[in-house]
Amino acid sequence: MAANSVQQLRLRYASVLKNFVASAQTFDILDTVPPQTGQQRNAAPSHSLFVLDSSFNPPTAAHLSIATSALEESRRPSRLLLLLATQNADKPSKPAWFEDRLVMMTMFAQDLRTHLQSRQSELPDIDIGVTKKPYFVDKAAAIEESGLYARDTEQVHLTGYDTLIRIFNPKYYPPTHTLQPLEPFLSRHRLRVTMRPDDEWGNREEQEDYLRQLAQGGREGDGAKREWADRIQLVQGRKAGELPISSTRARQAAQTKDQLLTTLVPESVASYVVEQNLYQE
Ligand SMILES: Nc1ncnc2c1ncn2[C@@H]1O[C@H](COP(=O)(O)OP(=O)(O)OP(=O)(O)O)[C@@H](O)[C@H]1O
Ligand SMILES: NC(=O)c1ccc[n+]([C@@H]2O[C@H](COP(=O)(O)O)[C@@H](O)[C@H]2O)c1
Repeated sequence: MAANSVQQLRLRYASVLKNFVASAQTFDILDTVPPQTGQQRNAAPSHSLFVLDSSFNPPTAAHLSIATSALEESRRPSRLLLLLATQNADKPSKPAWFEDRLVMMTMFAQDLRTHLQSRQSELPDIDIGVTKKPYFVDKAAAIEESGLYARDTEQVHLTGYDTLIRIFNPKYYPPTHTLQPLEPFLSRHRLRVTMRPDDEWGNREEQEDYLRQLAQGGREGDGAKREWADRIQLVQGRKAGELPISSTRARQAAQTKDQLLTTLVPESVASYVVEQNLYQE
């Protein structure tokens, strides 16, 4: 993308984002790659809607492989929603500006389509969306209620294992602190969870065991249903010996001007981070 069109895009995102923040809306689509009208979006035939919710701070090679593998394995026509969460359940907001993240999401979407081009003939449309809702049950409801997608569209949320554990933590669901609020989400939608084996979250067997326990009724005491396990697919993530990837590591590499940045994030995102001097504080 030429430098002046990137700056124009950044300014446009800053302005639409300001309107979104000031509005009562809890979800909106700010852009689509390739560009299209709202009418085209509504007219889309029944498809899977993959949703990758993240702070995109910055988008990484892990996000790229999570989205690529879901789209490649899908047997139905699919669409991808990159969903920027302006409010996080646990973390305070950190740099970069949201408009920079939206620009990086757009570059990420273009990279993703280029990446898929060599493997599939029909490329998915990719929406760039925003939500004010930190919890998945509310994100899914906000997407449904927006009317921006055909009714009954099944959402498949792409998360990592660490996020699955937090979705199933009753502490997020006051006042009863049970898992019952997950029912509307998991009866209509799905989770595709990428394993994230490391010291904090356990190895592959422990992560598979977590889902097995749910399927055997091990969380019924918290109000979970065993059939929810059928709505959750666990997929292999980083293989042994491969570099662990996270946005935190990418921010650190940017700050220390470490070449590793180009391995941690897609090429266009790395160039943007360097050109805009992001993550220097
Ligand atoms: N390397 C990874 N393996 C598996 N899942 C991942 C990986 N990186 C991110 N995810 C998942 O992608 C989603 C969005 O990621 P998020 O923005 O939290 O990235 P992050 O790298 O964990 O961020 P940060 O380092 O800033 O905490 C989350 O559900 C997260 O679990
Ligand atoms: N119970 C939940 O639905 C729940 C719990 C913790 C985090 N989240 C969300 O998961 C996403 C990823 O979070 P992190 O960036 O903290 O990994 C964010 O949108 C965050 O708000 C949801």
